[in-house]
Amino acid sequence: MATLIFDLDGTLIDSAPDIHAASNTVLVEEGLPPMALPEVRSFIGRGVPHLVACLLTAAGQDPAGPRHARLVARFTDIYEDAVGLTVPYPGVVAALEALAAEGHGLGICTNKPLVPAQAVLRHLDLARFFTVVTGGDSHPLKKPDPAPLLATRDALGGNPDLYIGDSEVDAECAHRAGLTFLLFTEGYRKAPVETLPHAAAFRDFAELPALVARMLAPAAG
Ligand SMILES: O=C(O)COP(=O)(O)O
Ligand SMILES: [Mg+2]
Repeated sequence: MATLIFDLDGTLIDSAPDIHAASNTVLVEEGLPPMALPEVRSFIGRGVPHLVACLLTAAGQDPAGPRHARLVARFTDIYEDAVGLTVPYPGVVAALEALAAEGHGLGICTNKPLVPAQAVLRHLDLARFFTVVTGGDSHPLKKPDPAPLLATRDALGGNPDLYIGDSEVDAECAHRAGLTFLLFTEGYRKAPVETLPHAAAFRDFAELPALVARMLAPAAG
């Protein structure tokens, strides 16, 4: 049995519309102008404090000023129910069903805080697949520090292990943790695919079960 750990935002789920809506709620409440979806999407991947700092910078405000803590608190409050605009990427449910049926241990390591991560997994009926879910606030350090990914791997206990994610942060994290990285190319990545360290890339979750089997074949042999 292998251990397969997934990133969440931009990998299993397209959550940018909910994150965009929550961002605009907090901006407008502060008297700041709302932002377009692609701009907010480009801020996703390093957790809520980073996202809020990016929102403030883009709005011409001090990202380290007193507004930051207030907006993080308000965003976090809204985030816990921000599930209605989020959908799994096509083929995700079938791929998870196939991988679970093969007996692999499945986990999540995301920079999204744990409560909204669990809420959206429940809302989309995805929670049933995962034995371990590590959020961006589950450990003192967030990805790309390898600690949360290694803790997720240790909690799952399988071997060999793969990390599957969509971003620069995930690629760096897997590299630093020494896990084989599979890149989903259709998420929130900003850099070109070839600049990210990865063992393999895929653009459709229908490809993932066969790709995982190929990646595990040498180790199994
Ligand atoms: O919340 C974020 O900033 C990103 O979350 P992710 O780690 O699931 O991509
Ligand atoms: Mg991601």
